[in-house]
Amino acid sequence: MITVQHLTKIFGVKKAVSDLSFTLEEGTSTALIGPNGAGKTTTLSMLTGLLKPTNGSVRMQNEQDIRKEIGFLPQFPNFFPWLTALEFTEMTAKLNGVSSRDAKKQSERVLNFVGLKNDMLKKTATFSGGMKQRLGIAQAIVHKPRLLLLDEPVSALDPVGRREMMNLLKQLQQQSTILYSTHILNDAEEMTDQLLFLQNGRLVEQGSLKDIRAKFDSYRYRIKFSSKDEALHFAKQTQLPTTMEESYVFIEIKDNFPTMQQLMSQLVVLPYSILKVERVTMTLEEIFMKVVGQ
Ligand SMILES: Nc1ncnc2c1ncn2[C@@H]1O[C@H](COP(=O)(O)OP(=O)(O)OP(=O)(O)O)[C@@H](O)[C@H]1O
Repeated sequence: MITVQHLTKIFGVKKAVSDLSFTLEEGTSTALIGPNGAGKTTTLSMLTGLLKPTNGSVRMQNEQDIRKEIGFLPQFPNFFPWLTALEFTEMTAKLNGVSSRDAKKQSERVLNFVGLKNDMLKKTATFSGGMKQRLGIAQAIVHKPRLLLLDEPVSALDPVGRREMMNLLKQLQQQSTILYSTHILNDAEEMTDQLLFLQNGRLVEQGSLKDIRAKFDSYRYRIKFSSKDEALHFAKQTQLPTTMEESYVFIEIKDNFPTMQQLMSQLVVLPYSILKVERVTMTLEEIFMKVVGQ
């Protein structure tokens, strides 16, 4: 649906985005992942047309002016505080080419969809962070865009707000193509067809979660001790390479070593209460760290 080729942005001497190439297939959801300063906002700004690339191109299938087909939620949206949610959404609808006749109806529909039915006549100044983010989604979808670009849609929210937003995004995923940036990798793990790993403006890895897991994932044992002291004691005395996290000890499995049996034979002779031993995969965050070599 959208093809990005060799996209590059240089600010003065700073190469914020360097030679990015990827495609977004119709109806899929893609997570743009990277730490602070990786180039996520710069990339999204170039896709929206707000920022001119220094080099490279962004092409949308069957479309002359891609901006009409894009809905955008900026990282720090500016909702005019003196407007009500309905007025703000209507204004955005009109700016995006919706006729005055339809703007109100469409605004009411999307505000209802994002769960602001009972708040649409309130001034945005009175909105909480979670309500503002939902309003941000409403203004992004009011003109029925084919592509949704969302800059850190969940990062600033508390766990409850994040859950609500993720549920909303999952519903949107069924009807649009989504590209969203995040540095909260658990969220990306939950909702994504494609992952783009950005580091220092470069795309260091891309693919489906399944493919990236197949390439980088490794299995580990996770042993839960009843205290941190016991975990530490075990980690010190075993010959196996370990990492620790609170009362957990992790042991990477390489070439099928150690087997569960080999591990258990070491554990059963210990004078500790071991609460759990299991074979686990890496989290997306750990895979990302592995990909970027940290
Ligand atoms: N207008 C600008 N002028 C100069 N440098 C800029 C400008 N905008 C961004 N940069 C630099 O480009 C790099 C990428 O910034 P960008 O905001 O795209 O990163 P990001 O991944 O979105 O980070 P964050 O997660 O903190 O929002 C950073 O080093 C930033 O300082």
